[in-house]
Amino acid sequence: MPVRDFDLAVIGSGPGGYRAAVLAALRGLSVAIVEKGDWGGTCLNRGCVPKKDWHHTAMLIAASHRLADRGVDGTWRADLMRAWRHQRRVVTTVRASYLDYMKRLGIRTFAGLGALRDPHTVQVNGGEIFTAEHVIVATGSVPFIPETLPRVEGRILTTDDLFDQPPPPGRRVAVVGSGVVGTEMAFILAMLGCEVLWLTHAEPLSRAGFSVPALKLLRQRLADLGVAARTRSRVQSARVTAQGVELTLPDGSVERVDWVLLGSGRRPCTAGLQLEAVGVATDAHGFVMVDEEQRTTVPHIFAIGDVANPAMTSNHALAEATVAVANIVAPGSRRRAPHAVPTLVYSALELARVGLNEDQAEAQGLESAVGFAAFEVNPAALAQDASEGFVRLVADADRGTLVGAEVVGAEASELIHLIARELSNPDALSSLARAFYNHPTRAEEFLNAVETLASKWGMQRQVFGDERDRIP
Ligand SMILES: Cc1cc2nc3c(=O)[nH]c(=O)nc-3n(C[C@H](O)[C@H](O)[C@H](O)COP(=O)(O)OP(=O)(O)OC[C@H]3O[C@@H](n4cnc5c(N)ncnc54)[C@H](O)[C@@H]3O)c2cc1C
Ligand SMILES: NC(=O)c1ccc[n+]([C@@H]2O[C@H](COP(=O)([O-])OP(=O)(O)OC[C@H]3O[C@@H](n4cnc5c(N)ncnc54)[C@H](O)[C@@H]3O)[C@@H](O)[C@H]2O)c1
Repeated sequence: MPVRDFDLAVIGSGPGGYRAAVLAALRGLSVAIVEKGDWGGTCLNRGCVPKKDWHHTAMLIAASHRLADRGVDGTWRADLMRAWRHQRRVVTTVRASYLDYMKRLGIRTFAGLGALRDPHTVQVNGGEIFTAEHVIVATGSVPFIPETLPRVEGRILTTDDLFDQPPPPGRRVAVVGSGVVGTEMAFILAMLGCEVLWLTHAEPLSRAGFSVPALKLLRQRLADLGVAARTRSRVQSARVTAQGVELTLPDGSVERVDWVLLGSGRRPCTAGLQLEAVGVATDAHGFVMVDEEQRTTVPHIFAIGDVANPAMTSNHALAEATVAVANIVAPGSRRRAPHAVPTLVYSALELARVGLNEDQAEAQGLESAVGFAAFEVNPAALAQDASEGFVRLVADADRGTLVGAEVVGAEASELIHLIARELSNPDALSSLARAFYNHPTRAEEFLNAVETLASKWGMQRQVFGDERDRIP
């Protein structure tokens, strides 16, 4: 067998590529990673991380509306430019720590466009060449730009543009799209002082798999804060003028805004990789096709993250990195499990879900039972003035297993982990019921939710177990 320069070459350094490189190095593999842009990919530089930074500020401002009742007076005003600088500092700090960690692990970094010269050879920027036993393609995605809304510097922006460059002047902003980007950024920009015109075709998040009560609650909280989607308002055309942008809507009306933020979807990024030439197949939508082990049609080449999964979340990219590296080290050892990966929306409320929702459970022929508990009278939530939201546990009543969960409200993004780690446990319900919880906390609602499975669905045995069996 020929001796190759590296055990593994990773192309792309977003959450998928970075995590794969680190995991492989920690297992003793020699690793090279290639990045054509900013180290850390979309997630770190212009996605999850800067968004999380702004979301925190937005939540503080939203919470400040309730401070007077607590005896705290005064008003807060956000400054988008200073908020922009704050997220840059966070991003730069994290990026430096990523690079430092890769260096300490002995991962070789190559800056430039990676292309596959043959199935084991990577070329960087048309120059330097190295070989690798395995390859992971983790090249992510790029924004989709509708024909009706072409990108115009300082006027019609993608989220990449917004986080890369200081925000344009002007407060009146159109946010386009009913997906996650639209739902998060309409709220965030409104709290950060913009006058937001949120233009969508459909109701926000109508395809994201959240329950009707979850979406209703989010809509209510957004409305309380003065944010509402204008549905059936897909932009028909845009005209950039000296003053801003004029948008024509389906009813013929024209809206004038200072600038536009696009949340119109993303597409897998395979440009320049030369996948076809080495036999790596893509599907009709351009995603790299992978099997249960994250292998492409060329078995030693793997693909992970946005380039291979239409779910397009960092959570999926990170999970798939784990699966790919496990299968490089021990072929066949791990299969992808997309339902076990939590998904989150960070808007006026946090929406989190993992596993199956009721419709998906029923489609799989399961007898779904729902354990529900609201934060309405939860002492911690009331003390935080954040009592909107709930916990819903979806169980299979026949087998007595936990198959999914939804958490809505403050800290949902943290709380969902308690469920995500239980999904593969056949005794998850009794595990949740027997655990001891800190009081007063929001997590206690898991206990209440699991107990409603016992009281309303007759699942006493699955929830409480047979206590006598446990007497030592
Ligand atoms: C505004 C926004 C907010 C988001 N918030 C969240 C969130 O809160 N939580 C969440 O889970 N997800 C979030 N996402 C989605 C998340 O950012 C992506 O799912 C994630 O970044 C995908 O990771 P990845 O590793 O597949 O690719 P990416 O992060 O896109 O990284 C791919 C990298 O590959 C590089 N590259 C591409 N081609 C080549 C090549 N030929 N050679 C060398 N390098 C190459 C690119 O420059 C890029 O750096 C958000 C997305 C956006 C746009
Ligand atoms: N918290 C998170 O996990 C998170 C946050 C942000 C983004 N993301 C990921 O990033 C990806 C991109 O998010 P997104 O919200 O941009 O995409 P999306 O695919 O969820 O939504 C795209 C939106 O654009 C609209 N649209 C499409 N074509 C249009 C056109 N011609 N004119 C006007 N509107 C049009 C669609 O109707 C839809 O509302 C998603 O896959 C998402 O999962 C994840």
